[in-house]
Amino acid sequence: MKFRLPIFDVKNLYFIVDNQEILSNVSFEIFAQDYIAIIGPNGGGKTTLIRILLGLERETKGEVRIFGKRIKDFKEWQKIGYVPQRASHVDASFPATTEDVVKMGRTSKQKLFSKESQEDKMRVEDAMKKMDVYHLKDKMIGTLSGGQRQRVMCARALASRPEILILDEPNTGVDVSSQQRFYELLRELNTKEKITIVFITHDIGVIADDIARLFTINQKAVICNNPKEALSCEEMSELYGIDAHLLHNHKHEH
Ligand SMILES: Nc1ncnc2c1ncn2[C@@H]1O[C@H](COP(=O)(O)OP(=O)(O)OP(=O)(O)O)[C@@H](O)[C@H]1O
Repeated sequence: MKFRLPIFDVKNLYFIVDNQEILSNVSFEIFAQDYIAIIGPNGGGKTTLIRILLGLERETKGEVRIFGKRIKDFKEWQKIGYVPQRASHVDASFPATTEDVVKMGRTSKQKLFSKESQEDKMRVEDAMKKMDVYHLKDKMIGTLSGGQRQRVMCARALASRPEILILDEPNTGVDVSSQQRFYELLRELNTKEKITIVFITHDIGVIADDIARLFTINQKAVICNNPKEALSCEEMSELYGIDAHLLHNHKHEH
């Protein structure tokens, strides 16, 4: 097998608070162009895991490497795009257009008080087009639908041209047709733009046919490289509270 350096290399990771193991002995690798869904019950530690990968929480024990470097030595955070949970919930009167919000994704690249460069403009336009929100560029963010706002937040994360995009429950409160459209766009980013995608979701029914790998997190992690097989597994259902029958039936609807 050809050697590939993982983007994330996590070994024997623990996150312990007040003697309680939130994450316990979690190990996995994420490679370039992976397309991974993270599932698991509420409070299972999914968000905590992502926050550790982003350097926002510190692991208690174990090792996390990003592009081969230990987290404390890693500096190239622009390579990682992040769309946090509930990012698209904004106040209706928030005084910014779609374009303004997407531009915020370039700020770390701009020197403070310096003018926007041609490249900045190009990247912002490109990110809006990729997430199908370019036609909304002059609209105030607060006037957009939940599904449109969620695509804007994703475009903001894309504006820094990340190699990997991490999304925490991007579809909370969004209707089913917008969810499907969103997952199609994510899949295109993965296949056409070669961006690695990792997302936490509760919409397992919607994505079951499409994902390449599945991580199930409930204090411990189960990594499945063949999600279709895993999703019909009774043991997984019992251990992780996931309705395997529902997933199995969903597969046969097609
Ligand atoms: N810094 C912290 N201090 C104390 N408790 C924490 C901390 N970080 C996470 N936890 C606890 O860890 C548990 C896991 O939370 P987490 O948000 O990671 O779960 P989750 O799987 O993302 O849940 P959900 O699906 O509901 O979003 C929760 O009980 C949470 O309160």
